[in-house]
Amino acid sequence: MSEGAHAAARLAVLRLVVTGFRNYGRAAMALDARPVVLVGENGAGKTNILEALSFLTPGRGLRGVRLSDVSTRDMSRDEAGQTTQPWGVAATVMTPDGTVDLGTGIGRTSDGDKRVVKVDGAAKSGSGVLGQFVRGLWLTPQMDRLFIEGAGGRRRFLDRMVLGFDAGHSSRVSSYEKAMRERTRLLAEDNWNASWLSALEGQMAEHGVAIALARTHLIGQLKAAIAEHEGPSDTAFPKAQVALASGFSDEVDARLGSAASVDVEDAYAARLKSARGRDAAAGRALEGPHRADMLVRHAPKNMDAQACSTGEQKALLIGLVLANARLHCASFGAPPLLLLDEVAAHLDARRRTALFDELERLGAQAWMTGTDASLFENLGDRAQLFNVAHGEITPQA
Ligand SMILES: Nc1ncnc2c1ncn2[C@@H]1O[C@H](COP(=O)(O)OP(=O)(O)OP(=O)(O)O)[C@@H](O)[C@H]1O
Repeated sequence: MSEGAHAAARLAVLRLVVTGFRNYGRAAMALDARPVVLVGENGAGKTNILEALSFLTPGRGLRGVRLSDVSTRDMSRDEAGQTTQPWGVAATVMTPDGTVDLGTGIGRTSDGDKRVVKVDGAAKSGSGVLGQFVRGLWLTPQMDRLFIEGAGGRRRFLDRMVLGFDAGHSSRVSSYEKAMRERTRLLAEDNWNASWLSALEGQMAEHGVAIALARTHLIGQLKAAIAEHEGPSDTAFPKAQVALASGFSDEVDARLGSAASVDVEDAYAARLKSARGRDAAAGRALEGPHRADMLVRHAPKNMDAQACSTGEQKALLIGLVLANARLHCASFGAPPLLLLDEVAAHLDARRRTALFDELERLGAQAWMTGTDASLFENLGDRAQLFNVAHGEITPQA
């Protein structure tokens, strides 16, 4: 990494090249640190660019797909069963510590087609290292029903927020789920292997309590970030009241708030043991962090988010993302990249202005998409605008 000429604490993509990625053969963009607006017709490839950027962070991107799914395919042919084609996303990124060249994708190696990750040209194993350089938050139209649909989506939303500050969280969640699945499988057998069950319940207790503590910590920080914020955007994006339903019984839940984690782990492991019969009958564990929910209320109206209007729900969601972005600023000295797909279309003029002002205040490089350039008029030269058509990107003069 080289020391950047830009002293401002920013996180921004300065160059982006995508190859063999969805509807892009090859596309390149030269950028500065301002927000980016991508305008084009439906199906032009705007969201695909946000997805490409999301692969600069650890994990499987904003659509959460298999890596082979994003390889460019000839959509007129049924290519089922064909081998994965290589694809790549390369970027020069300004970070508070200097600029860095990052690359990721599927590459041809002697071991076959594999995910490749490169930092300043050096190959790295696993995508986790990308998190040291790029942090991203995204909002997609698919998240519009977050408050209405099941708790699973809200748990994933919460866990992604936790992951932004605590890289170990995803392995905790997968270790917990693996132990839980194995316990459920054992409970379905006629003769229970009690010592194996106890070992699995010990693992569930260890990881489950760590998951709950990490979530509680994040919710506490988010609450503080929301409470402390006084800004012009407050009426546009009303303050949310956030809380966590932990998924544990009252007894374990109460201990989570106070006692040492070993004590809570013991209490949860004991409850799992005594619930074996009940869980076996149900075919699943009835208590634990896999049942947690993130509860959100519209604070000024004192109303559950679920009962709010569509626009109010969107405003609450944006308010949460902005509060999370402020937390990133406080922790890392710079805001994350914000990938806001079709965000302007859902907002009235007052809220659009408030959003653009807030992005400017944060100093965030937000990537926004829309079918209509007039939605972004208020931004003027505070943003850089690109036209997207048929997998080609051209800067607007
Ligand atoms: N693996 C792939 N290979 C080739 N093309 C793909 C692949 N996956 C998706 N596409 C194409 O990409 C286009 C969708 O791009 P994208 O979702 O970025 O559109 P968009 O500009 O965001 O549109 P909208 O305004 O409707 O949201 C579609 O035409 C789709 O057929």
